[in-house]
Amino acid sequence: MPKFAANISLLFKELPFLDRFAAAADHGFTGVEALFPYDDAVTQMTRRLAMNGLQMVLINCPPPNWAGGERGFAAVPGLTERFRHDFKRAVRFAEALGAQHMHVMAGKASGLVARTTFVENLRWASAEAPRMSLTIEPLNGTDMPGYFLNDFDQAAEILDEVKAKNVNLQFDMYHAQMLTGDGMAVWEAHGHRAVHVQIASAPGRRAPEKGEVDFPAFFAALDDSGYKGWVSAEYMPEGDTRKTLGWLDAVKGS
Ligand SMILES: O=C(O)[C@@H](O)C(=O)CO
Ligand SMILES: [Mg+2]
Repeated sequence: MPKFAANISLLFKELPFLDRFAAAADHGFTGVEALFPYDDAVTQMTRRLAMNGLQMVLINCPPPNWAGGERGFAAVPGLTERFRHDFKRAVRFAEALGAQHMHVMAGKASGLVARTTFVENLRWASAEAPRMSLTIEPLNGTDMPGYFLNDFDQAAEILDEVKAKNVNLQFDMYHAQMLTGDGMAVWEAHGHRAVHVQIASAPGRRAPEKGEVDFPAFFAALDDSGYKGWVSAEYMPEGDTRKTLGWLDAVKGS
């Protein structure tokens, strides 16, 4: 059985942010991740992690100055200085939280210059933070129009070119299914590159129990593949999160 984390930017939103740590632990998660937790004090968060025996699994880079901002800059030509500045601050933040991974967001861009910019920035980031596990995540264009990294084959080529041990794939089954209509096939092709996995039903981005993906089969495939990383629930609960966790009880009970 995979180890499950809760994305507390999306789950338990009915609670104040700092109370979501305890809610995640109370409902069977052993890790949490957050998209952009930069508005809360690190000491408050580390306290909640310790109090609830939780691992901080992942945060996204950038911001700090996220509010209203773009989804990253790593592939945006002309914004390399901005990316590097934000990256350094984000690494300090991630390290203070004990985050296992940091997702380096590409941003909105296209074309060859963007690709070169992304590769160069990832190589730089890998050397700048050699102890931090960095991820890149293809996002589907319906949810994230114009986002540079929007294809798993493209991500694989980029990872091969960056060729850094600490830069790997973040595999979100929701995006894989939305992009291709066959997320399982994408996992079979690219799962060996994944150091972090996220789940949600597709379409709809709800709890992983309805929709097109057979999640029990996917969890079995994760186990069979020897995947040892986290599986993070990154979905938009319909109403009270606690009422959407039947899928987790089912996995734990099986
Ligand atoms: O799937 C997603 O949207 C996230 O994992 C993310 O990092 C982009 O906001
Ligand atoms: Mg995701």
